[in-house]
This record gives sequence, C-alpha cells and structure tokens, in this order.
Amino acid sequence: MRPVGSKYLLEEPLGRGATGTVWRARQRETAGAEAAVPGQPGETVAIKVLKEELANDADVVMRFLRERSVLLRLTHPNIVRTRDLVVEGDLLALVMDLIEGPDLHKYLRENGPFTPAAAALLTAQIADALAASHADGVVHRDLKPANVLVKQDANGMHPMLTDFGIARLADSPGLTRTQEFVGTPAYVAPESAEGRPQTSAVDIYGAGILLYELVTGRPPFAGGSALEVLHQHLSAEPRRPSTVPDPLWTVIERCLSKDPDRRPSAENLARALRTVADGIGVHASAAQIAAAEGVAALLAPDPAPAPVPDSPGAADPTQVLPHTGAPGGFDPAAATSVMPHTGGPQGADPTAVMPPVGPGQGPDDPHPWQSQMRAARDRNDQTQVQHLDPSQDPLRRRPQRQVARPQQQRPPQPQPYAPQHQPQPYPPQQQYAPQHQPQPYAPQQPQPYAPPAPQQPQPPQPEPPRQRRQRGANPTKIPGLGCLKGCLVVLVILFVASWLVWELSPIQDWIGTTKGYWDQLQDVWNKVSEWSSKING
Ligand SMILES: Nc1ncnc2c1ncn2[C@@H]1O[C@H](COP(=O)(O)OP(=O)(O)OP(=O)(O)O)[C@@H](O)[C@H]1O
Repeated sequence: MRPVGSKYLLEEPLGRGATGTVWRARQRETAGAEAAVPGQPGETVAIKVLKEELANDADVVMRFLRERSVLLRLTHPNIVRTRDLVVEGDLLALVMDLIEGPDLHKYLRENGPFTPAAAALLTAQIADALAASHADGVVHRDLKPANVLVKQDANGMHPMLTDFGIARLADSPGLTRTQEFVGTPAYVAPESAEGRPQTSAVDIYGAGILLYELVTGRPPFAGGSALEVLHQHLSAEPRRPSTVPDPLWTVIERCLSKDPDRRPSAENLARALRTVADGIGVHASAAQIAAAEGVAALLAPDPAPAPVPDSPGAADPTQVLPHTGAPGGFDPAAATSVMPHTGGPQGADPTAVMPPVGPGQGPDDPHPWQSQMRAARDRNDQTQVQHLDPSQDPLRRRPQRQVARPQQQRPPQPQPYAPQHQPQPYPPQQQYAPQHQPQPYAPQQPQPYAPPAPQQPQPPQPEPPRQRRQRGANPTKIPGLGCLKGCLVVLVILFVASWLVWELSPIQDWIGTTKGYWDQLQDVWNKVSEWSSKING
C-alpha cells in the first residue's frame, strides 16, 4: 500500500488510461478544509494518479490548482464526485467517489446493445449531467462510454460521468508546446478534429455518438486508422441502423450534425430523449407517440454554449492521435490519445468536408494530418485500459522529466486516402412516419476560406558555426592551478608527516644521530647538492 499525501493509501489499480492510473484507495485520515469531501478514516475511494509527464509539467500543476474549485464544486447525481485534489512533490492525484460497477464500454462489450428506450433513458441522464456542467461553464471534451461508470442499485442503472476536467488539464500550454490535445478519435467532434473553436456542443456530439453506440454496439464511424475516422467525422453521414425508431434517429442525427450550432443544448437533449423513450415504449399512449414524433421541435440549440477556454480560433487546435499499432489493429474508440498540430487555417470553411490543402501542397503530398499522425505515432506509446503491472507502478518509478521531442518531419510518403463511406441505402421505415421537418435553424453561411499567407520557399540557411566549448567563466581561475595546488598540498603533508615521524618516533636512535629535523634536512640538502655538482663537474 502506497501513501498519497498523508490522507490516502493506494490499495490496488483499477485501470489505466491515457492520462493516468485509477486506484482503489483507502482514506487514512479525515482530509482538511481544502477537500470538498473530508471523508472518514477507513472509507474507500478511487484515486486517479496523473501520469508523470502531466505531473511534471508546471503548466499542468498550475491549471490543476486553478481548476481545483471548479472540479470540486461539480456535483450532480450523474457526475462522479471529485472529493479532493492532491499535489505532493511529483504526484498529482484526483480523489473521487469509488463507483462499484463497470464502465459503459465494458458493459456494452459484455452485455450487447441496449433497447432504444433504455438507451434513450440512459443518455438522458448523461445529458442531465452535461446540462449541469455546461451551466457551470465546464465542458467535458472527452465524452465516451469508457468515461461513464455504471452504478447499479435497487432503482436501476445510473450512468456516472467521470474524467471531468482531465482534458482541460492535459491541454495545458506546457503540453501544447508541441500542440497536443487529449481526445479519442471515435468520439471527436468535427470542429475539434479540424482545430476550429469549440464549445459545449462538442459534448453533445459525443453524446450522439455514445447514444448510437448504445443502440448498435459500435460507434458510427470506424476505420483502419485515426485518419479515416477523422475523415468520416468531417464528411460522412452516419448510417442509420434498421433497429432505430424514427424519433430516436431524429435525435441522433441532430446531435451528430457537423454544424455545432444545429446540435441541441444538453438540457433540450435530455428532455427530448425522455419524450422519445415514453413514445417508443410498448405501452405508449397516442399522445406520447405523437409527442415523440414531434421531437424535432424540442431540439433547440443552446443560445449561449459554454466556450472551451483557449480553444482555437485561438491557437489551440484539438486533434487526435491514432492508436499506435495496437496488436489487434486500430481501435478508435479505445483510449484518449494526443496528437500534435501544424496550424490549421483559421476561419476555415466550417461546411467544408475536408480541411483545405495547405499552401504549397500538391494533391499527392500527404495531408498535414498524415505527417502529424506519423510524428505522433513516433512519439506516443499506445494507451490502453489494462491491469497495471506492479513494475509499471508510476509511484515506484523515479520521476523523469519528459523532454518534448521536436516534431519529426519525414520525407513525404504518399498515402492515398481511400474513402470508407459508401452511400448506404436508407433502411426501411418501421412503425414511424419520417419526422424530418424542415429545421427552423438558418443554415450557416459558408465562410470564405482565407488561405494563410503563402510561404516563400526559404533558401537553405548555412549552419551556424559550432561554438567552441567555453571554459568556466570564473576570471580568477588560473589554468593548471588545480594540479599545482594539489602538488603543494601533498608536499606540505609530506613535510609535516616526516617532521612528526622524526621528532616523535625512535628513528633518531636507530640511525644514531642527535641532530634536529632542520639540521638533518640541511645535511641531506648539502649531500644532494654535493652529489649533483660532482655529477655535473
Ligand atoms: N471513480 C471510479 N470508481 C471506480 N472505477 C473507476 C473510477 N474512475 C475510473 N475507474 C476505472 O478506472 C479505469 C481507468 O479509468 P480512466 O479514466 O483512467 O480510463 P479511461 O477513461 O479509459 O482513459 P482515458 O480517458 O484516459 O483514455 C476505468 O476502467 C474505469 O472503469
């Protein structure tokens, strides 16, 4: 058992994600006033110990402390409560309520998809949590089934949203020196993938993907690489499964709108999903069915979506990294990853299906993403949820400062992009008439794309001459004095030692002399000079 601060003891790892490892832990002492929940000795909690590279980054630590009050005050029945934040030496940890239950990703894998009504009710609770956090100005930014824990009790299943604020912490200026962001390819909103400004609408997109996955067992966009998945977020329409009733499909489609301004607010999403759940149940009344059929009218967008602080438009593009060579292939839904950015065009056409090709880039050149992903692939280890090997225990390893490696520019290798999305036949309508009313939202005007100023090809710069290694700057230092000093010290020691031996030991008796040390030295000196003059003479 390892201590975290003076108040907690880590017991066993529960799982590991891209940003850290979550442990089952025990409270040793009641926490101080700075904790949101002081807790009782012996209480069990969950502690997320952030990765060393986050904990060793001064910007992250600053942000961690600054966001402390936001994280600690976020309370809602569907949000995993953050009880305390611990900053101690090289350790950064979030103390949370322990949720006994699987996450939704695992639950889906083990139990298969939900019925449409159950999926709608579960997602409605997640939308409640989002509405509360958005009202507080907090955007999750990494919504996915793995970040929803399932608490089960006598009253049924309660989804509990976790990992709030982690994306914000990881997105620190320190880490974005190389322009990185934490995200998950399968759940990333088009505006995030493109590096456009983000708002709370990114969470609604994530909720739409999650809802789709709950009813079908898989996210709508998949591919052999993160790049393919990103392309689909930007350009492909989700394929409608035949099992999804019309009203629910209306909700999913609106959440997955490429245009963030068309997505509903979290509050409206929750209300719409409950209306849909009531109207598609087997015992639904005529009025409930009619209300569900008119669900489009409930999906009004948020008039004032919460902005993501420091998001681009600004210079903080959020992009995603592919899973780096997972043994079983790429899994876009698995874990949060990071990816660098090369500076997407500001003010790019939000309706464009592909990010514009950069200046000086030929159609056969690799897309900027391809180079970015290759660089990121080189730089990042695969992240996956797994049982933690004790040898990988972050608390056992000595902290190491992660030096940001410069982004590698590889020679361009043409990687043809094969579009994955084939036009899908629309599934047969079931018991619901199509609900797609003309939407009361004015479509966003395509914005003219202002290409960045063309860069003149730079003539190769001559390498600056290598600086000669400078000796120490101390002007009082005399070359060679170190050695001379050593010799002098040795001579003095020899002299003192021989004097002591001469005066204190019986050596004078042995060689039969009564001369003092100095006289004897003088004698020796005279003899040596006599010999040397004889030799020379
Ligand atoms: N409060 C909690 N109580 C119990 N288990 C938790 C808690 N928080 C997380 N876990 C478990 O710990 C594991 C790792 O969580 P973590 O949030 O690090 O993973 P992740 O969301 O998959 O990773 P990432 O988002 O960083 O890619 C998950 O399997 C999750 O079920």
